[in-house]
Amino acid sequence: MQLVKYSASGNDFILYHAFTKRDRSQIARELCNRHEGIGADGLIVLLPHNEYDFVWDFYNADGSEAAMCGNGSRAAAHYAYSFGLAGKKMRFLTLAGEIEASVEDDIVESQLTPYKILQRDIEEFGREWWLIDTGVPHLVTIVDDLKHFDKDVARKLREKYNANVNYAIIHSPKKIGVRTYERGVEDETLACGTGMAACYVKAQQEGRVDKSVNLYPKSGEELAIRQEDKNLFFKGRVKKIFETFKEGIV
Ligand SMILES: N[C@@H](CCC[C@H](N)C(=O)O)C(=O)O
Repeated sequence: MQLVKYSASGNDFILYHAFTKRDRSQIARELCNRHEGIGADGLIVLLPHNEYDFVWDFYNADGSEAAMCGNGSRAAAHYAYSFGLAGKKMRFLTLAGEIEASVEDDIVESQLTPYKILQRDIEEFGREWWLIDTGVPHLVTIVDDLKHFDKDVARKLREKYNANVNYAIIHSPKKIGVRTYERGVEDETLACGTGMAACYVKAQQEGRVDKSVNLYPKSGEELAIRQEDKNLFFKGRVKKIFETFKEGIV
């Protein structure tokens, strides 16, 4: 099987396309392993669909399936365009719903699924958190210094709420910094798209940022987010790292 490794803002993925749906959780664990595999935060398999350009199966590094991945959606769109599976503008299906994406060279914009604020005013570890679904669930707290990111606290909250955990700093009405502990990777990642989107939603709802904002994850790679009605549009660079052939992958 021809495999492609992508980085989308530092969130890294292995992608390939196949023709039949099957449980690929074991393949995800093997390929995403950073010591004995290629190493990645997730595996994305693109499959044909009658009504959409494609449907994807998304697996976290631990083999768990996730309904959505913001950075992964941008990598998948770039992959689909590169392999002729879709045009520059495309629609594809995830477990969270339909995603629209457009590709312009290495810049990809995805329209994420409509967000839902599941719970406000959660008090945990002396902080106020919101639980927001941007395709997958995210806890968000706003801090005055990203050094407050605490991996042990994040791990405990990830278990308790079965959610990803984000710390955000609002540098200005146009600039948010984010650090994310990701479910299914069970560690901090260099970026998480739906996590950054959830941080933007909380900051927006509190009237602290503009409609269009630049986001900076741990990798430092800039992303742009904007809102039209309840729709979030998320844009940034993706990098194709390498392609390889591996036997035994179905
Ligand atoms: N990194 C992704 C989110 C991937 C899914 C997440 N780990 C989960 O299990 O909820 C993103 O860019 O949004």
